[in-house]
Amino acid sequence: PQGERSDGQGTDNKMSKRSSMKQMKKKPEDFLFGKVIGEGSYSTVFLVKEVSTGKEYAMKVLEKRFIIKEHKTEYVHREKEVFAMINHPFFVRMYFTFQDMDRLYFCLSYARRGELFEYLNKMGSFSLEQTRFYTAEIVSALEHLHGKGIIHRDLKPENILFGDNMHIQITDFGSAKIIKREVQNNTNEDSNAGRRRNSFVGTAQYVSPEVLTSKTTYCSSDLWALGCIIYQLLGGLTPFRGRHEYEIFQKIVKVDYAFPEGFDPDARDLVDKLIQLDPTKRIGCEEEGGYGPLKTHSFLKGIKWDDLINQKPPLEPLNK
Ligand SMILES: C[C@@H](Nc1nc2c(c3cc(-c4cn[nH]c4)ccc13)C(=O)N=C/C2=C\CC1CC1)C(C)(C)C
Repeated sequence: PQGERSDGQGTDNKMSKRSSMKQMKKKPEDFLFGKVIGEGSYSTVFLVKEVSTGKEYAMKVLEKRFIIKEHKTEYVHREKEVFAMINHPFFVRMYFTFQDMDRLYFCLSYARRGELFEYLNKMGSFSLEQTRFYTAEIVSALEHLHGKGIIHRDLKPENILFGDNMHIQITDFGSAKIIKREVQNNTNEDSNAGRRRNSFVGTAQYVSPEVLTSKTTYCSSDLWALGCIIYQLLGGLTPFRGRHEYEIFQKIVKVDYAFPEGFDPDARDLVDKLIQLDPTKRIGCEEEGGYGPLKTHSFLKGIKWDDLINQKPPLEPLNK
């Protein structure tokens, strides 16, 4: 019956009347669960196939008991909220969510061609053309995200995925932050007064100095990570390296990195302008005039920004 919902939530009827145009809530039995795609910190992501349509999805499954015990309900709500705010081809999409007695289920697009990280490992490094194209796609994605006041905070090649068409699909908003615009610009110290210290820190190689020292994050924390990724795409290695995390952190806070011989000069100039200690000095941040100066940088000359999704990517899928 229309009013009844399969997930045992006795939701009031006006919900079902108002959303009668929406699909009925799905349930786990509607899917065949396949391989584990990855483990998040409080969840497992499976490859699943919807029985009725044969469509493949990525299904993030969270144990309610564990989320509650670990006081992570706020993170779960935020991740769902961020996915609901994003509607852009360069991000993994959330199609629907449902729950049963013990678990929450997020049904998301399956990025069939896997991680950028895997391609980088297999190829060593990208060509200038490949680096330019995918830098443009990541810039376009970040422009959308930051325009919505969302910071990813853990951007790295492991969560930049490829769809069937070899365009990027950025994922993993478990550590994302939604900021109000006025707060983002406020750089004076007292804006942190009374602010809960963020316990979260990104992945060592890509984390920005301000996250390590003052625990505050800005949109430009993602721009620092972008600089590290461009360096890595062309150079094959991350700019800040070390056997242990503390060695890497020491280099980051001193911005202690060097370019390999023969590194493309335009790319080098762009990386230099992104890997800036002061988050208000990074090209693409609000204080530096926003995304205009970044999108017109010489390294990105010739990029046609308004129809990247329709262009043929300069990278063939790996036959796994
Ligand atoms: C970083 C992330 N890894 C991944 N997250 C997702 C994938 C995904 C796919 C492959 C893949 C595809 N083919 N071969 C490998 C490898 C890693 C993936 C996907 O297709 N769709 C949604 C995803 C995530 C949705 C988001 C709510 C978490 C972790 C490790 C956190 C699961």
